Amino acid sequence: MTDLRIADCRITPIAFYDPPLLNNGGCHQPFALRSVIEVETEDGVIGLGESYGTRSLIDAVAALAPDLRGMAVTDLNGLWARARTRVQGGMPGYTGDERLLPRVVSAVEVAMWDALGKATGQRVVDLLGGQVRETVPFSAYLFYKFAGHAGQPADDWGEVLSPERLVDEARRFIETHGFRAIKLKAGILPPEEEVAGLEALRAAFPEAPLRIDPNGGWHVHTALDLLPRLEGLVEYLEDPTVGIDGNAVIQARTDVPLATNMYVVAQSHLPPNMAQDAFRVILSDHHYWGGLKASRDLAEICRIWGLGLSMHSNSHLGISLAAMTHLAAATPNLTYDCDTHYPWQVDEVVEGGRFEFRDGSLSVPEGPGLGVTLDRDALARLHQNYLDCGYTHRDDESEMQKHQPGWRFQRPRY
Ligand SMILES: O=C([O-])[C@@H](O)[C@@H](O)[C@H](O)[C@@H](O)C(=O)[O-]
Ligand SMILES: [Mg+2]
Repeated sequence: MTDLRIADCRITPIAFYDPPLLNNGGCHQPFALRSVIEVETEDGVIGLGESYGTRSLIDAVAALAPDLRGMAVTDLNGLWARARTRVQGGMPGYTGDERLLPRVVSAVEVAMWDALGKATGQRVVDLLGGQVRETVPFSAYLFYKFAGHAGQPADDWGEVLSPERLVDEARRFIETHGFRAIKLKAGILPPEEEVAGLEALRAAFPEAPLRIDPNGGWHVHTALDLLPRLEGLVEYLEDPTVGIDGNAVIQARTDVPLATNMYVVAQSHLPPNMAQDAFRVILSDHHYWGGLKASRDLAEICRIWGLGLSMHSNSHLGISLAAMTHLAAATPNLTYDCDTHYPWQVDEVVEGGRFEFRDGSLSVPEGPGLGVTLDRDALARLHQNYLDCGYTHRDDESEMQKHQPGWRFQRPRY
């Protein structure tokens, strides 16, 4: 009989190279921080998870780890109960951070699913309810960017700050990976220029579903002024302005669905969102919704209430990509192509090297669990990067100030 009890849980912070990508919050730092979680059963089966690399998350998972010993990897209720005690009660400073608890649960929960799958010879997609699509389509995630990090030479993408260069970036993404849909990270340049960028993408790729995401960087009146240009151009408009209230004003004036990964990020945000009809598409993200089970629950809520469902990403490596692919393959109403930052990354932490997209899509990894195993040499190297990089949380604003002294974070900006 397989022993599914947890013997040990470990979290290792890592850092991997990230290009100088721009968003409303500033510029990506030279290293993106992340963490690798290992849940080991009494039988020595190791389940993997990947999550954020911020200090608060790492400390909270490390503090929770001893409480998990002896708990079955199937006991998701037990995980939530233990995490609630540890994250909200036992650690001064974390109380009230409603976003930390589901993040901590997610980090461990994915590794529990992987351990269960590996211990019982089943794929996570099957444990989540069964595969409903052969392959999972992802979108080309375009960013404006500087040529290189401050004080460093240009990377091979070069500077992207104009519609022409944006089209070049998209072409490289599409030629290399075959993506169909295109998402533009906005909220950086004056909005008219960013919409001109979208129009250039439409001219170059007439069939591509387009999206734009200013991360709340526009005022309501700015978004309203731009609606006539956006209608008929985008499949959805992601977080144009701040908050449920502000976005509801915009949604009331257009048939273009508004989408969010910023203002509906927990189940408690769903009722006010429904009451105000602010966002009609939710970008799920298992890393902060409380894991794979909670993301399946979210999908059901969206189905019942007629909300669209897409998938959000942050800078990540292959364990997260595998988890996103299993989840997406098991979610019938996930009808939009998923976001991924993966093509911007060059490192990997799983054995066998980097994933390859075919026609913009991934097949569900073969093998039990998530279908990936840890490359321990890579883990050691990326952990050393973390120790050497000199930071323990993401700070896009300070990074931006190295390029543009005096730059200040502002939301909305335009
Ligand atoms: O990586 C970035 O700069 C993005 O802006 C990311 O932080 C967002 O969380 C995200 O991709 C989004 O869709 O808002
Ligand atoms: Mg977004």
